[in-house]
Amino acid sequence: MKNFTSVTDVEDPIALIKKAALCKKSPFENDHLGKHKTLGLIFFNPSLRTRLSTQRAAYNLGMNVIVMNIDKDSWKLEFEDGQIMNSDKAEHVKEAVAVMSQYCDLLGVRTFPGLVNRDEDYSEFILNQFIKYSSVPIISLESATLHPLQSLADMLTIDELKIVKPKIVLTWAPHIRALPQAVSNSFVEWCKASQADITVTCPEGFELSPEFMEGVKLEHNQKEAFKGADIIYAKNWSSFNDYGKIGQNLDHWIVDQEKMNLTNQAKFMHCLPVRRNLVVSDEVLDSSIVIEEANNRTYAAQAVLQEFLTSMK
Ligand SMILES: NCCC[C@H](NC(=O)CCC(=O)O)C(=O)O
Ligand SMILES: NC(=O)OP(=O)(O)O
Repeated sequence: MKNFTSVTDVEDPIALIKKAALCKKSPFENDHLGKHKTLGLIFFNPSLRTRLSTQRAAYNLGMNVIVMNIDKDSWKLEFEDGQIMNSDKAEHVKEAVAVMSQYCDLLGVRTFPGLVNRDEDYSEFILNQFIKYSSVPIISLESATLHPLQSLADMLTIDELKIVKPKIVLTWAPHIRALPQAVSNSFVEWCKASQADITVTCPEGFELSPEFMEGVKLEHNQKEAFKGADIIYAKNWSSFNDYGKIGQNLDHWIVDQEKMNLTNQAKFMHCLPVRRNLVVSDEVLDSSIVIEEANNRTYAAQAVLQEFLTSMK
C-alpha cells in the first residue's frame, strides 16, 4: 500500500477488516513494530476521534506521534503554484510537506472540502499536494471526499454484529450546516468493496455523486427504505448536484424510534459528532452502537499503521 486515502488503495479490504479485528483482540501484540518510527498527524480541521484514536493506535504499536493543527500552530500555507506570496500565507505547501515528511515516517492529514468549488474538492486538491510533496506514505484522516479510517472502523463494527448479509441503509439526516459527503461516499465505497447489501435513502436532489451511487439501491421514501433494515447508518451531507447546498424543511428526516420500529431491530450507527434531536432522537442514540463504533476507530487505524510498518521493516 503506497498511501491510505481510499478503499481503492487497499489490496484486500476484507483482509484489512480482519486485521483490525485481530488488533482489537490483541492490541499490544506488535508493540515493538513501531519502535523509532514517528507518525505525524496534521489537521486543517477539528477532530476528536480521529486525533485520539490514531494516536492511541500508534502508541499500541510503540510509535512516537507528533500532532499539529495547521493554521493555528504553524504558518498559513499557500497551495497555488507560481504565486507572488505577498498575502498572509507565509509558507508554500511544497516546502512544508517536504520538511514534515523528513521528521516523520508516516504522515496523516485531515482536510475538509470548501463545499463551494465541486471540481476542486473532488480533485482532492490539498490531499494530492501532500501526496506529491511527501517523501513518506500519506494516510487520510478524512479528506475532501472520503474518510477511509472511519469506514474501516464501520465495517469492523458491522462484522462484529455477525449478521449474515445484513440489510444496510445509509440515511440522509437533517443538519443546520453544510457538511461534506466524505463519510457517506466512503461508507458506500467500503460497503461495495465488501459486497454488502446497501441502500441509500435521501431527499430528491441529495443523491451522492454518480460514481458512488453506481451499484447502490436508491430509495427516496425513507420509511420504505427502513423496512427490514438490520443497520441504519445516519449522516447528513450537503447536496452534490446543487453543490454544497443544504435543504429546507427537511427536519422530518430525523431518525426517531417510530422509524426504527419499521426495521428488523436495526442497530443505529453514526460516525460522530452527532447533533441530538436534529439528526437522531435521544432515545435512538442512547440505545445505539455509536460508542463501540468509535472505539473501533483505534483498531482500524492500528491495522493501517501496522500494514505500513510491516512493509518498512
Ligand atoms: N469526522 C466526522 C465528521 C466530520 C464532519 N462533521 C461536522 O463537521 C459536524 C460539525 C457540526 O455538527 O457542526 C463531516 O460531516 O464530515
Ligand atoms: N468520526 C470522526 O472522524 O470524528 P472526528 O471528526 O472527531 O475525528
